Amino acid sequence: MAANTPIVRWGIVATGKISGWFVEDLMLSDWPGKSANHIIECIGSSSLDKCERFAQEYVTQKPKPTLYGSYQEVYGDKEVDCVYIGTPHSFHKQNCLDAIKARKNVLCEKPFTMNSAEAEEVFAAAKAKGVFVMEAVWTRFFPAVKTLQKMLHEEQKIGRIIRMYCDFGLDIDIANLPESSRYKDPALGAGSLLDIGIYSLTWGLLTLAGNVGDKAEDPEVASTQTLSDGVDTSSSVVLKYPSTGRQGICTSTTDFNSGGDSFARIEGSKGYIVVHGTTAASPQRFDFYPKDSDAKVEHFKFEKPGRGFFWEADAVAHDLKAGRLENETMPWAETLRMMMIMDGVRKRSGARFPVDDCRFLEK
Ligand SMILES: NC(=O)C1=CN([C@@H]2O[C@H](COP(=O)(O)OP(=O)(O)OC[C@H]3O[C@@H](n4cnc5c(N)ncnc54)[C@H](OP(=O)(O)O)[C@@H]3O)[C@@H](O)[C@H]2O)C=CC1
Ligand SMILES: O=C1OC[C@@H](O)[C@H](O)[C@H]1O
Repeated sequence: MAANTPIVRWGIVATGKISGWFVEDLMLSDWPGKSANHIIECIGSSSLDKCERFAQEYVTQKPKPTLYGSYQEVYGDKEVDCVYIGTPHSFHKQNCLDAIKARKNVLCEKPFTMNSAEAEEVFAAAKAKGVFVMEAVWTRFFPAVKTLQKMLHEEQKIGRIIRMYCDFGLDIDIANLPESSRYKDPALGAGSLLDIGIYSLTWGLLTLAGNVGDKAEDPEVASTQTLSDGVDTSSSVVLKYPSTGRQGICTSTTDFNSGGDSFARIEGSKGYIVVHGTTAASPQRFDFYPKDSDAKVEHFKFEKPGRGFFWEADAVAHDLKAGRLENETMPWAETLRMMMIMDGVRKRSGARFPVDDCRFLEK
């Protein structure tokens, strides 16, 4: 790796499942396209004991990180370049604001916040303090996704894009989970849409049009949700792009494991592409089926050691080195657009945590 390779010293906030996955990936010595180095500088948890167990399980680097029994100590650690937030959704806003107040850069798990109003508050604070903030939508950084976007929107591999669908289904057995589970407790942001529907929607926005954020065309949105005690267990969202007529159906459920291997299909005038992976969060390969049935099916495979969180981490490293406040793959306006679409879906169905205003509601 080049001598000027960026290096990020991370402060990890919370020691749950996703923090473990993130840290485990950064402990790998190499991955395809690796372009940055990462150090776990410190870890903060609600309990020092929990923090120690977490470090023992996931951190293999030497020297070992500093361990804290609070999040605030992570924000205050002068050695930390960027804070990674892995708490349940409903804490993201406050965790981000606390980190930003301490002038820390932030990579915050998806969904960025509970709604777009909260996201706007965080971005305003980041702008005021001049710090970098990004929603950790790791899927967008996979080489498989980057390659697919180029094929669809630059090379026009499938010709004129016509339709897409994407599904993400997990069988979470919510009824048998403790009341305190983030999948069950509305106060922790429970619900299929914010947890996994966000990925299906991501695939819709990425495959039906070429740009993100302010540069992207907004789709018209229709949707429905099935609620259980005010928590959405299934969501179906239909997207339609006014200028091209392209349509997408983006579904998600916490009531059924879609399993299988393929989760998305994008159709065009010259053929279609089927995307494969264990879930819509983690694409592994895709196949191109040309319209001409005599032509060969083309297979595109991508090597992925670990889970694939290192690619978003590398992107953050380059942004920090360049002094950018936003990432071009997941700019603030794209997080807001996604949050606003999800605001509208939840408002239409009356899911908990409704929102008052949404530009995607009347369309
Ligand atoms: N990108 C991805 O693929 C994934 C992203 N996620 C996202 O990460 C976030 C966390 O999910 P996940 O790791 O599965 O959640 P977990 O329940 O496994 O962990 C959450 C952690 O947050 C901390 N926490 C602080 N307050 C609370 C509270 N009141 N109740 C529960 N936990 C609390 C705890 O850490 P401590 O005690 O150490 O402070 C806890 O271990 C979610 O927003 C989710 O959407 C989740 C899974 C995959
Ligand atoms: O982001 C996620 O992807 C994987 C799922 O298991 C998890 O519930 C979700 O938060």
